[in-house]
Amino acid sequence: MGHTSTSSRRISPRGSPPNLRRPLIKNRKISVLKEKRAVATEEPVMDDLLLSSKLKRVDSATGSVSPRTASALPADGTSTAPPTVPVPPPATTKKAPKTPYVILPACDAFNKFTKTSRVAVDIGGTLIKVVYSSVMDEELPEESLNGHTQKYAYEDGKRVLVNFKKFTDLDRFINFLREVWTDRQPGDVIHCTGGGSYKYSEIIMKELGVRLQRTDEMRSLIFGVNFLLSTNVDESFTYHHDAIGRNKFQYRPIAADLIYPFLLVNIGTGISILKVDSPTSYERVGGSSMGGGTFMGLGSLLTPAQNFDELLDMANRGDHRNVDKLVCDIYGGAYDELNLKADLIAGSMAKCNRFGETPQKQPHKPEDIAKSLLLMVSNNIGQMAYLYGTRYNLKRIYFGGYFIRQDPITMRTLSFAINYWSRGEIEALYLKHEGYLGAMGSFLDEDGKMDE
Ligand SMILES: Nc1ncnc2c1ncn2[C@@H]1O[C@H](COP(=O)(O)OP(=O)(O)OP(=O)(O)O)[C@@H](O)[C@H]1O
Ligand SMILES: CC(C)(CO)[C@@H](O)C(=O)NCCC(=O)O
Repeated sequence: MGHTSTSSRRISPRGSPPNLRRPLIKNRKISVLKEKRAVATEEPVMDDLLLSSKLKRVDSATGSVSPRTASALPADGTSTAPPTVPVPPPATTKKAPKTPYVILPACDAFNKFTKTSRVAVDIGGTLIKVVYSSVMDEELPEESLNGHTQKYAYEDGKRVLVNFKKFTDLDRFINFLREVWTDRQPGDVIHCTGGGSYKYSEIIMKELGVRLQRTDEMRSLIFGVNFLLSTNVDESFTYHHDAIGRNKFQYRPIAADLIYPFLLVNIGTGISILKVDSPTSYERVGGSSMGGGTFMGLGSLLTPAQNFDELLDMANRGDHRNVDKLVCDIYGGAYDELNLKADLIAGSMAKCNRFGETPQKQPHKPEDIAKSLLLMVSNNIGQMAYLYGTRYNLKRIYFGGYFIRQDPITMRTLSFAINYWSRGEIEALYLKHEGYLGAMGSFLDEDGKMDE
């Protein structure tokens, strides 16, 4: 088990997130980011299946089942074929963008967001996540609105979109904004969160000629998850490994007044665990250093993988039983008295021990090591999440952070741990915009602290 900490510093959030339930505003005038198609070479952010298929919906509060009526992606002629290399949308487009986006709800609180370009960034220990606005100047197809046509309809037919993009490199991020944020004026504000919003504040302000408005990282996470759960009907979902095809995923819509309380486990470089009672009442009840950074760091030491995607791909091809010691390796079968099954991992990577053996021993396959590593990290997070969920008597645990990547092994392991230990009492839920909670929250925050 990695180091875990249980800091219980009470966070006193300033102000509230925008009220998402305000009436429609009509005839807004919109100025938006100019964006070139050529700048995008990022991989898809969301799972192909989630984007393109008609998944079952199970209401999180009532458990009632309803069929999926609309695709999560707009029907722009390509919506059933997931993009392999998504291109960010131009500032004003007649087609729906292929990158994941959310349509900004029409409400008073968001009115000002639509008058000028709005940009927010979450600079974490590993990745830089950007959320920015753009506009569709034509009606979006009705089926793309998840049955919420009224809510999003503007009189002039325009829709303001919130777009999502990530970077691994600060220079690329700055260059991207230089290119696309063409209407920016000296004194404009970039909304920021994450450790890098402190560490790189001077560079960002100097290079982009903007002021920086900072939102606390935890506050951003909560604002972000609150917005996504309350406005994006099919934001959260459960994962069912033993089901077939699209049945592996089930959307879990939840009424806005039933969202709280819940546990948020944000798995980035490290892990933050938050008990959330309302958008303005939350507490970081724990954390762990054994997160996404651990998987990537150890993976790069122990395998030839060159990046996260290669490592994850290796893990998906590997067989951990070649490197992990299972209960059956120790007992010769199950340990029935403790109800420990024969194939349960007794010791992660315990078969890699070479002390006292000849150096010529067959080396372990990197795929098997990667799989063992992913299971080790995910199992640990799953058990920790369960323990915090139980401690605070919470029935729903949302997992966020870029580590998850809607990976089947990761989600299976987390869901299994939660389900197994809680005997089905607690539910593990995932989020389509898992890696963007912080950036989304910072995008929404009106009360961030100005740094000039
Ligand atoms: N393309 C990628 N490149 C690097 N890491 C990735 C990638 N895709 C997923 N990851 C995983 O996501 C993790 C980073 O997640 P995230 O962006 O949510 O955290 P962060 O904000 O960088 O870190 P922290 O919140 O701890 O400061 C990495 O440690 C890695 O495990
Ligand atoms: C330090 C942060 C909050 C930065 O995002 C994150 O990496 C984290 O929660 N790390 C775990 C630290 C702990 O052990 O509590």
